[in-house]
Amino acid sequence: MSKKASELILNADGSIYHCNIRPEQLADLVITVGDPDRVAKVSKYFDSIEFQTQKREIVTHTGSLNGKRITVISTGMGTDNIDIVLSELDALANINLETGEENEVHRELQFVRLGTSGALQRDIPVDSFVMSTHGLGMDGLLHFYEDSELVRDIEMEEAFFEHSAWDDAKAIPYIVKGSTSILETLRSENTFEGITGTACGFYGPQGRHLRLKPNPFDINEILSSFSYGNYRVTNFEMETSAIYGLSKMLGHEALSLNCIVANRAAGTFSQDSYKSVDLMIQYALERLTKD
Ligand SMILES: O=P(O)(O)O[C@H]1O[C@H](CO)[C@@H](O)[C@H]1O
Ligand SMILES: O=c1cc[nH]c(=O)[nH]1
Repeated sequence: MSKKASELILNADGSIYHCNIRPEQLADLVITVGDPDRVAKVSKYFDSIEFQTQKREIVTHTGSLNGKRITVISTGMGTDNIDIVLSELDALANINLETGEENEVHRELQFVRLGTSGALQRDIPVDSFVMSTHGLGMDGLLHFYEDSELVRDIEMEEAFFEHSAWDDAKAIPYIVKGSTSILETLRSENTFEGITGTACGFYGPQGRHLRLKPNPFDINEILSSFSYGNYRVTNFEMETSAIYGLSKMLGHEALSLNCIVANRAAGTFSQDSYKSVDLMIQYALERLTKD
């Protein structure tokens, strides 16, 4: 099925609308970060950089490290931006931009998010690294796509509804598992693992009380006391559930690794979060590019 100009939008140079990238400028291994300034903090470790662009908060560098081609791209904050970046990168990989037809051969991308996050468990200290076994989305994005139940963990979702007595004025939470193979690549004695809660905001939706009272006030306790099999909810951030959901629906692999900058149970914040994020970047690049 070909696409209308209003659906698959290209810039004058043939690049895709928001990301500003052409298909040949995208590597199969894609590192996503929220912060546009973090892109250069990743690519400074590359052996070479072949392509750089920026549009709005979406900064992209493509280069190579240890013989592996990598694209690093900033998404900005929130799952609304993930909808844009994942949809456009998948279009670059799997749609012929001239005809609008889906390519006959599927090109699989690997997405690795290198983000920052708040721990919900007291025993996960600031400056540690957490890998998301699952994304628990409270943002509602996946429900705007047909057949999302095919990639969601419906049993775990049901257990969470029962546990949380979820308020039906809010988006219904959804749960999607991350890539086991990338998780194994990144796993070590330096990493924690668990379910990551993806919130649709940083303050009320993550139980922060400045002038407005969050509802429910105890959202952090509701999440931190949920467990399912060997899994517990470890941390809060704002992108993972949508990355996992869209990746799986589009036939890609995705894993989220987050540096813990805040511990919500202990009420602490990292003394030097930029240094810890840099250590996470070096750790991930080494594991992703060395055999
Ligand atoms: O540091 P990044 O990757 O942006 O991730 C986290 O930081 C932002 C909030 O401060 C949100 O995007 C959250 O997910
Ligand atoms: O507490 C935190 C820290 C970083 N990012 C978040 O979304 N929450």
